[in-house]
Amino acid sequence: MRLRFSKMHGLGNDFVMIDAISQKVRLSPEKVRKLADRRFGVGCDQVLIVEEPSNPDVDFRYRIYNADGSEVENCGNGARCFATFVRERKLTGKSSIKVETSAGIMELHVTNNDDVRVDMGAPILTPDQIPFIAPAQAPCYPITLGSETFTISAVSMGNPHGVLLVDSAANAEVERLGPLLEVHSSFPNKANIGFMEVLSRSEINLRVFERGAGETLACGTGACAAVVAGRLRDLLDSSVTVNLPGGSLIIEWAGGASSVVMTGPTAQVFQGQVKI
Ligand SMILES: N[C@H](CCC[C@H](N)C(=O)O)C(=O)O
Repeated sequence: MRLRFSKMHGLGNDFVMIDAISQKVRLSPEKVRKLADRRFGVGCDQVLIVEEPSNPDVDFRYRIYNADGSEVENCGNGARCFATFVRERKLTGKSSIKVETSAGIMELHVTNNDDVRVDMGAPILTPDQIPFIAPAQAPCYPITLGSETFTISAVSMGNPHGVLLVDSAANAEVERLGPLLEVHSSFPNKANIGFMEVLSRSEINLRVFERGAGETLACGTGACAAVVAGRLRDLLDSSVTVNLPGGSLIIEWAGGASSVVMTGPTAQVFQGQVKI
């Protein structure tokens, strides 16, 4: 199968974006892994597919695959790149675009300075909906790894996240703890693991070990989950600058059932064709 694609990124979290409206796309998990491979394929953290919507009330369907071939519910940086992609390809002229993922419906707003503002919906905090195994909902939970015990927050932005508070994101033990917590038995569907350093009530440093992709230069849903976790622990105010290794996002959350809103840049690096 020969596929046209666009190589994009949101703060270095990179994507192979494929228009499945103008071309027939059938991707097995094996083909996704091959596409995402940085030696034998194009190379990316996630493969994103643009489809015709099944729901008449939305503009597009948006499928998300991690580099390991797993299909997942949400991708924040990918949503921003999606908005840029469909407008540049003239698949829509709208600046407010409704997209449907397996996690539900998101509204993407393209601002006039090329940043994209995404309504990421309300965070999900009920343990069995995250899913996270706990007797009751709490701002944070004890979690054990062998002889070590950590305090972790559990938040879903459609996809599951665990968030740890650390003194320094730069010195956090991401390589050691990320892979172990990603598959911890408390997260039945595995989880993206964020390492959050609080600089002030309006700024954090964050690194994320992503489910199915490893540590990425940025994670949109991870930034949202970290701000929610920080607010639940009364460490952050409602508008936060989240500094990730690849750059910064603005995350806003008024609390409760209100939406988390993410604003940040997107970039298209090149377009190409690949035989897969
Ligand atoms: N690895 C994530 C999906 C991509 C999330 C991230 N790239 C973002 O920008 O939100 C998961 O398995 O839930």
